Amino acid sequence: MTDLAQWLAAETDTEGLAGVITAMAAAGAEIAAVLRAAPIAGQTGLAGATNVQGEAQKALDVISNDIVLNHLRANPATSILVSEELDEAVHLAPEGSLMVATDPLDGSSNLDVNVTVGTIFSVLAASGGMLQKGRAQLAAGYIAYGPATSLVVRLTGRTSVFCLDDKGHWVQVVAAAAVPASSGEFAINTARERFWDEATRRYVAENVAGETGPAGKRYNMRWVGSMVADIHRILMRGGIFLYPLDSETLANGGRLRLLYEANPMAWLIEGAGGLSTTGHENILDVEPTHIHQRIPVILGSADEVHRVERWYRQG
Ligand SMILES: O=P(O)(O)OC[C@H]1O[C@](O)(COP(=O)(O)O)[C@@H](O)[C@@H]1O
Ligand SMILES: [Mg+2]
Ligand SMILES: [Mg+2]
Repeated sequence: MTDLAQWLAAETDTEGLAGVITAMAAAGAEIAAVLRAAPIAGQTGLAGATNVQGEAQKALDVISNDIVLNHLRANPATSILVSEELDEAVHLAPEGSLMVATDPLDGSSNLDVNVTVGTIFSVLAASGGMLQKGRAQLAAGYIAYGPATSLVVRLTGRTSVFCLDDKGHWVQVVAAAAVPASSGEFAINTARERFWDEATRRYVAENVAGETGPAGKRYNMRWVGSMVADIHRILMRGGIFLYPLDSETLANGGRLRLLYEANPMAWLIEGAGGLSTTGHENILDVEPTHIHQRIPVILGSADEVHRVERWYRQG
């Protein structure tokens, strides 16, 4: 069985890059252990909560951020860290050549109900500055904390899936994930329908119409509310995820963040044969203007993404 170290040795001869991914995997294993015990430690609530001993608790978003920061701090290749939990970028090893952007805990509103959450990361050359297109990523990945702890990672080749065993080793379970081109599942928060644009309305209406509608087949809708969990399902069996620009998120440019949510997920989905778009252009071609920039996100099975894009082209 291939483990993470063997896979990294075959994928890259850049020691720093392998080191950063190893550090993120170690951070993920540590966060998984914290999450497993979090309800007992009273850590699933908001910052400012207390545990059963009456001690002040830090929210798991902050704890996860600290864990990622500590692992990257111990890694000589990381010179810059951008995190959802930190207003400003943190400068780490001055000699390091890599930048990491992370959402240390994605889907944290699902923590109190014991539903899958995750850690997302993107790796770029620090020399390119903090605002680089997703296309420039050297690697991206996420860790999904579900019934199993999964690490999904891609350098520039194919997207691969690892599983954390009971000895703390990452064992490869899928060498090259493949998102089927067509699918009968879509994921969108339908409670936001009144804010949707025309393209989103039309695409979803076609799906809901099922086999007698223009799509000519039956669809199912799934929405976990943790991007990592929704994308993991799509990576493993196909489907489409939509968090489009809508009238409520218009002023902010969207809901999800470009550097540490949209770009790494688009990179992973593309490495498995899927596609991503804002509705108007490939997410990976968007020039960032701010480290915490938000962006519309539509990604998954190619045929589905093409059908949404067609509605956007028709205005
Ligand atoms: O509340 P909504 O509209 O269902 O949005 C859910 C989305 O928001 C997020 O929770 C945002 O991520 P964070 O939890 O990291 O802030 C995504 O994981 C998820 O896809
Ligand atoms: Mg998130
Ligand atoms: Mg988060």
